[in-house]
Amino acid sequence: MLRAENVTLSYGAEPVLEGASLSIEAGQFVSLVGPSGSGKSSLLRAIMGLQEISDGRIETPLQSTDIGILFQDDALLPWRTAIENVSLGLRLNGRDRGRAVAEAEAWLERLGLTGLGRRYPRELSGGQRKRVALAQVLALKPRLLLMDEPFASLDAIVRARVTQDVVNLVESEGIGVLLVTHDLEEAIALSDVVYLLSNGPHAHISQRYSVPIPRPRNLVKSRSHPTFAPLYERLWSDLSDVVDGPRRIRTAA
Ligand SMILES: Nc1ncnc2c1ncn2[C@@H]1O[C@H](COP(=O)(O)OP(=O)(O)OP(=O)(O)O)[C@@H](O)[C@H]1O
Repeated sequence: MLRAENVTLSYGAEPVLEGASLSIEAGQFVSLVGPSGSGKSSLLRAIMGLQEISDGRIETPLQSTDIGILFQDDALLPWRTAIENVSLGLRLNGRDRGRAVAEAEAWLERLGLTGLGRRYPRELSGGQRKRVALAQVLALKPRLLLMDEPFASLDAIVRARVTQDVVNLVESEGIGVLLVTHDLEEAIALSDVVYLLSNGPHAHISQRYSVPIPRPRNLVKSRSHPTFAPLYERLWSDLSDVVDGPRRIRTAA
């Protein structure tokens, strides 16, 4: 569905990220974690086509209309209601008004927003706005979803619920996902594959982890799967190593 090969990315003379390769298959949830400044968002922007790469290639058979994007700041238009925000993209895709509104309503309902469609974004909570933004993206039936910390501003409970909604939809629709996150627990609970970036500049992909937790996933129960804790410890230790350098183990003289 998407393959990035040996991608090097620079803003000045020195590469931020060097020789990064990753792939996403249909229905696969992939997360990208790493230290601050290692180039996670830059790589995601390059995959979105918003950032030039200086070497390597990014290949996908998908059209740009098959790719949905969710950033931390939602892209809702403040002067349009929730239904209008969701139906706008559908209308631009050629649906007539009645059908666009009906589909928008169905998506809002599916994401637990029944009865809130006539509200403006300012009349919704942070979690409700995120759900509208999610409905806006999912209504366009993306085959690949690219997300950069989209739920970081939400409190823990709302975040867990919205994230579970995304997982349910990804599992039922077979959408591929690439998520940039700082949250290692979230990365493991959600993903089939987690990539760890090393420290920048000249960051590279230092590890690729497969997460063997079966699907469908319940994000709370996933945390008690026997593979969760060992994988979390390994990821945490590898992340500490790339931030601090490998720890020296002292042995008694
Ligand atoms: N538009 C830009 N111009 C110049 N340098 C930039 C630009 N955007 C990002 N950078 C630099 O590139 C490096 C990688 O930034 P990026 O935002 O991709 O990292 P990140 O891993 O997503 O960081 P964080 O986890 O802190 O969000 C950083 O050193 C950053 O300062």
